Amino acid sequence: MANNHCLLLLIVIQTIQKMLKVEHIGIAVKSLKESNDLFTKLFARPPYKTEAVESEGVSTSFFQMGESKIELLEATNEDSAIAKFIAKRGEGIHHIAYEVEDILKEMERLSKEGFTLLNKEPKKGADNKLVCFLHPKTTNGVLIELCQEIK
Ligand SMILES: CC[C@@H](C(=O)O)C(=O)SCCNC(=O)CCNC(=O)[C@H](O)C(C)(C)COP(=O)(O)OP(=O)(O)OC[C@H]1O[C@@H](n2cnc3c(N)ncnc32)[C@H](O)[C@@H]1OP(=O)(O)O
Ligand SMILES: [Co+2]
Repeated sequence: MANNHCLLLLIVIQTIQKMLKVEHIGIAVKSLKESNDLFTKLFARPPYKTEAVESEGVSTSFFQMGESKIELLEATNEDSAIAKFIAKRGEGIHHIAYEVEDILKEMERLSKEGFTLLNKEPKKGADNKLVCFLHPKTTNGVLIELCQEIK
């Protein structure tokens, strides 16, 4: 019986360790400057950083929200995922990002579970992270980003 409890505890710990927390929520905006002003009023504090990620065609800013963050994203070119999203759906929540401890392991696990990975190798994201996206068609219409801190 004691052994069964230990095994159960180990499984629970391993499951919790896979997706640690909501790292950030990504919001697609038309103007980073206007939205920075708006969210600064809303949260009563300014973004702690802004960063352009050329490979994704975005400019971003980050607001700390407890252990998580709000990431605002403005498109910097018309091929950007953010430009396409806004053209189709307008401004709003674009993705939810989970922090993971080992992105390669998580990518392998989720791929085996049948989720479609949008990049086969982790890529460099904003705020010192390696990232990978899951296709929203395989996740109930929600774009999921995995991110691992680069140490
Ligand atoms: C700053 C770096 C990084 C970070 O560190 O945090 C970021 O957050 S970058 C964020 C921007 N980058 C990405 O989103 C990369 C991953 N996204 C993609 O590869 C594509 O956007 C996509 C999800 C594969 C869609 O691309 P595509 O198929 O070319 O666009 P369509 O407009 O044709 O969409 C097809 C289909 O998917 C629906 N869709 C698109 N985006 C989303 C979304 N964010 N959430 C939910 N659903 C989405 C879109 O509406 C279409 O659906 P149907 O109309 O029903 O076919
Ligand atoms: Co993001």
